Amino acid sequence: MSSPNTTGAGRYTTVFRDGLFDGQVIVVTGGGSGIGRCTAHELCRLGASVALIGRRVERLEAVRGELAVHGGEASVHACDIRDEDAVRASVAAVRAEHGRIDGLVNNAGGQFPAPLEKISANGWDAVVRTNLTGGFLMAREVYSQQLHATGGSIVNIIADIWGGMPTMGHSGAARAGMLNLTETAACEWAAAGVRVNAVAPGWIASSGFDTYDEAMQAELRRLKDKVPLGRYGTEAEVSAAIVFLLSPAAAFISGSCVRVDGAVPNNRHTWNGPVSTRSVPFDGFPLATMPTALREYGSDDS
Ligand SMILES: CCCCCCCCC/C=C/C(=O)SCCNC(=O)CCNC(=O)[C@H](O)C(C)(C)COP(=O)(O)OP(=O)(O)OC[C@H]1O[C@@H](n2cnc3c(N)ncnc32)[C@H](O)[C@@H]1OP(=O)(O)O
Ligand SMILES: NC(=O)C1=CN([C@@H]2O[C@H](COP(=O)(O)OP(=O)(O)OC[C@H]3O[C@@H](n4cnc5c(N)ncnc54)[C@H](OP(=O)(O)O)[C@@H]3O)[C@@H](O)[C@H]2O)C=CC1
Repeated sequence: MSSPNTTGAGRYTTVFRDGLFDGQVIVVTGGGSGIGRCTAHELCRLGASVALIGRRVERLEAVRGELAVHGGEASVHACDIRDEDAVRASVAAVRAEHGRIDGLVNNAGGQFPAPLEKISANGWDAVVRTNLTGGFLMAREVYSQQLHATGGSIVNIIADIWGGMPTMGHSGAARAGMLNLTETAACEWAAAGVRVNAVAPGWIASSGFDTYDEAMQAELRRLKDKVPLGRYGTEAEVSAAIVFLLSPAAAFISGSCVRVDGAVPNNRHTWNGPVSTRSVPFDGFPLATMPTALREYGSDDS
């Protein structure tokens, strides 16, 4: 399998049809790295313009530069999604620059590993505001400023929270809240023609892994043996689920959550069967766009 060439001569490889998002404007939070960056590439490949939101403007600008190589149009908006005024202003800026918004990928997020008893109130707040409040603010503003009038689609990125999220309890609680928010918004905003869904990535070999220290990374390498499909997921596989939910193929899907996790939550402790002895790739997809993470965690058979 080859890596999608996002910076060189090749265009992003996608299983979706050309022009699927022609003329659309999609906001991607956390678009400066990892899953958000990959999603921005795929959406631009399919004809969308993207608005990239994140705290570090230089990373957003770098992605805008990558997209421009193949004619992709992107705007850059430095914004901490926990800051209500900044979110309001950023969404207004997207509308001012692009004239419309058709969709939101609520992807920005993250956390630090810690047992519950070691999490300070500030640490809890920082993570809950990042993974729940920020997503709510983004969705509320995109809906209020645009989608209530025109319809559209929102995809909220959560995590593998099923049965708890040991060592990341603050994040698990916040993401569970985001799932419930997804379900509520799917009802409240349906009459306006707005669909709201979630994608729950499992262990994805993305730049996100690089934020963890060596002990955690060693633990993650060990955990690969718990994945029934025998490998980590790739950014591209998460992006494909996001793109599907944004697309007309999902026109009757709202309030749902698509798990992209190689069946990890189904690997029950009462089951002693083997996980796959080889990684099980889907050949149609390109591999993730962060070669550092790929080399280290081995999304391929190596
Ligand atoms: C094992 C198997 C698992 C197996 C499970 C593994 C599954 C992995 C699946 C998930 C993968 C991903 O999400 S990958 C994506 C990863 N990407 C990210 O996490 C990027 C975004 N993250 C962040 O920005 C930060 O983590 C986050 C804390 C949310 C926000 O940062 P801020 O700069 O706003 O926060 P700060 O001001 O630095 O700190 C606020 C408070 O949080 C505390 N805090 C911050 N980092 C801390 C830390 N490492 N340890 C303790 N406490 C910490 C500080 O001490 C402060 O509390 P006081 O000291 O009391 O004031
Ligand atoms: N990789 C994995 O295995 C999994 C990832 N996820 C989730 O998927 C999403 C993408 O993760 P991934 O690409 O792997 O990791 P990254 O760390 O590469 O991506 C996180 C992105 O969110 C942005 N971000 C974080 N906090 C804020 C904030 N307060 N305001 C604005 N932007 C913010 C970051 O940019 P900046 O720092 O510049 O603001 C960064 O671009 C995250 O929500 C992550 O938690 C869930 C499960 C598993």
